[in-house]
Amino acid sequence: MQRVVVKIGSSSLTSPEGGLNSLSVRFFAKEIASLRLAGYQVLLVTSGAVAAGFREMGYVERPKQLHEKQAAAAVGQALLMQSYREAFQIHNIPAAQILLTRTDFLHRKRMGNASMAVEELLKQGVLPIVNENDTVSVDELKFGDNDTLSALVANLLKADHLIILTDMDGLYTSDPRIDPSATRIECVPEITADIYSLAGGSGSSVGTGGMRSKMDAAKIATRGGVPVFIGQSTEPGQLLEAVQGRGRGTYFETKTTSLPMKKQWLAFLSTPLGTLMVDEGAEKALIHGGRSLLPVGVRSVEGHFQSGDVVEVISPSREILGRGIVNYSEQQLTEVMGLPSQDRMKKTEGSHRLEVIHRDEWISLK
Ligand SMILES: Nc1ncnc2c1ncn2[C@@H]1O[C@H](COP(=O)(O)OP(=O)(O)O)[C@@H](O)[C@H]1O
Ligand SMILES: N[C@@H](CCC(=O)OP(=O)(O)O)C(=O)O
Repeated sequence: MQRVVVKIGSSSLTSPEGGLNSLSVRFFAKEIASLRLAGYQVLLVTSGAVAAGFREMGYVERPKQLHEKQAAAAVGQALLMQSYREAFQIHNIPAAQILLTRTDFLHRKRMGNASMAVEELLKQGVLPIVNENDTVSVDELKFGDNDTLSALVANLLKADHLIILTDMDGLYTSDPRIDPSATRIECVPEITADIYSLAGGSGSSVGTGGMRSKMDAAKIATRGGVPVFIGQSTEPGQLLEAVQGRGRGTYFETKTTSLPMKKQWLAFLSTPLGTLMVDEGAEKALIHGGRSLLPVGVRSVEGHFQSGDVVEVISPSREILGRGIVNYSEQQLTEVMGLPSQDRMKKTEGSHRLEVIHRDEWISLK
């Protein structure tokens, strides 16, 4: 059975003045019910807690301060779930609430627990409805928008499709709200820097990440082996069409199969504490040769790190090549960088692993 993660943004569920649009919630519930009837297993990632709750809190617009957003989400999340539960009940679909934070993804055990619970819900035919736990999340550790969250959930649960629904029918050559001559891009085989640069911020007063955060999400998911659709579903049947490759939006292809959890953490959740600039030979070895990084290929070192920390690796043209777990402290590496392996052995008396970054602890981000 194919597994689909559907993400619905605030802009599709709420009105600009705040408050839930229960007709929209009912519409999406029907769309999801049709998807399930067509034989797909569905998980829903939904935004809208802050937008649904701020008016009841007495705010005239979507709040900007953290404590106000936390409070609005506490009110709005209950309204959101109530509305979904009522809407799914019409189709006899039981729904469950799952609230996650970015920190949860940093702990393998917590992630294991969450995915076991989700698997059980799916097995029993319950629809998991995921949102960020906004009331306990602090700004520095927040997803903020739910695009990234939906991509990580899709990767974690090895989904076959990630469908990001928004108020725009796909990625355009520039923000169509600003540029009426913008045209839609139907298919993106690879998210290059040029494609990324087309995406702008949010055009609505309730959404947060805009197309840029959707592009980040598409990068994460496609890198993890999950193909992505970004677009609209406003007419009955369009969600199913989106999953079947006939949707109104943009498709992002993937060339890889699923990425192990450790590499996902390294690529998308870890915080690099330093930067290593490598030479062209090392760049080739890392990107095309699938090899480890050796001291001889390191040109310069920045940051403060110890052995075991995560560092970012950049090319001579300052392009980010990837991330890895480094086997040297910044001080040790400064002493041995540029040295051929034999000289390096003499210098550290063989007390070290030779590789600066072992290929098993490396993820390419190119
Ligand atoms: N290149 C682009 N193509 C399409 N939309 C874009 C582009 N750049 C920016 N946007 C904006 O992104 C918005 C969708 O993101 P957002 O407001 O965060 O919605 P959501 O709440 O669904 O996540 C669109 O309404 C649009 O104004
Ligand atoms: N977790 C937040 C998501 C905030 C948000 O606006 O996200 P999005 O609409 O996906 O850009 C909420 O439920 O309000």
